[in-house]
Amino acid sequence: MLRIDHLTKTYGGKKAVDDVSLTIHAGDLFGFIGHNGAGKTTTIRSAVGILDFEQGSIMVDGHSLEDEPLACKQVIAYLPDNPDLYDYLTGIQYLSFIADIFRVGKQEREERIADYSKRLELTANLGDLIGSYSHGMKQKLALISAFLHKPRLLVLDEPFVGLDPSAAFRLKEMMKEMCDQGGAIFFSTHVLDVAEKLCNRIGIIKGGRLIACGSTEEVRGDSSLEHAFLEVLDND
Ligand SMILES: Nc1ncnc2c1ncn2[C@@H]1O[C@H](COP(=O)(O)OP(=O)(O)OP(=O)(O)O)[C@@H](O)[C@H]1O
Repeated sequence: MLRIDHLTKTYGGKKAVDDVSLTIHAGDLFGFIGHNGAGKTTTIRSAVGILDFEQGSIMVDGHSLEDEPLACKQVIAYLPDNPDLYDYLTGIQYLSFIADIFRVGKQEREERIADYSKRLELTANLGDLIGSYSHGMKQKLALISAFLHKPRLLVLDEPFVGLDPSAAFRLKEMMKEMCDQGGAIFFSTHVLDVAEKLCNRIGIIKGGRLIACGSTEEVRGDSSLEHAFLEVLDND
């Protein structure tokens, strides 16, 4: 579903991502972990086609991101770490706008918006201006918009930040359901407990290099993911 081959991205001569290759298959829930500044966001933004890079290639669902960006973007939903929404739209206007862009039919959009808003407890606020939303409410709205067109590949940068415990629980359920139905998710997180429980595959990035990648069991070994993470970083 997503293939990153030898991705290298530099800022002012410094490598933010250094020769990273990884593949995410349909059904994978892939957690991407690493310290602050390790290169997670840079990798993610390159993978979804909003950041140019010097070397490497990205394939999404069999399409080259460079040659067929539209075909790739039709199957992707991307949630940035700090979603920039439109303060002067109401929540429902924003969701309708996203549904229009992705050509989601009337009945489907109504059903999905009702379902996801109920699960994330945002139904009562959909008529309010986004400018009046709290940080967590904006995060919930952005999440609903990401799931709205039933993407085949969901790319999320720190999706749990700002969510209350019940919304975090619901989001985990929604992520698992999507992967059970054959979708793929690539997400970054600093919450290692969540990554360990939720993901079937894990990648660890340090200083722009992918220093561990495999099934959660392989990366974790006999210890916890937290322990394995600290050990891998210390030993590299
Ligand atoms: N626009 C930019 N200009 C210059 N350097 C940048 C820019 N964006 C990121 N970097 C650098 O690239 C490196 C990787 O940053 P990136 O944001 O990908 O890290 P991250 O793993 O997502 O970190 P965090 O967990 O703190 O969000 C860092 O050294 C950072 O300073």
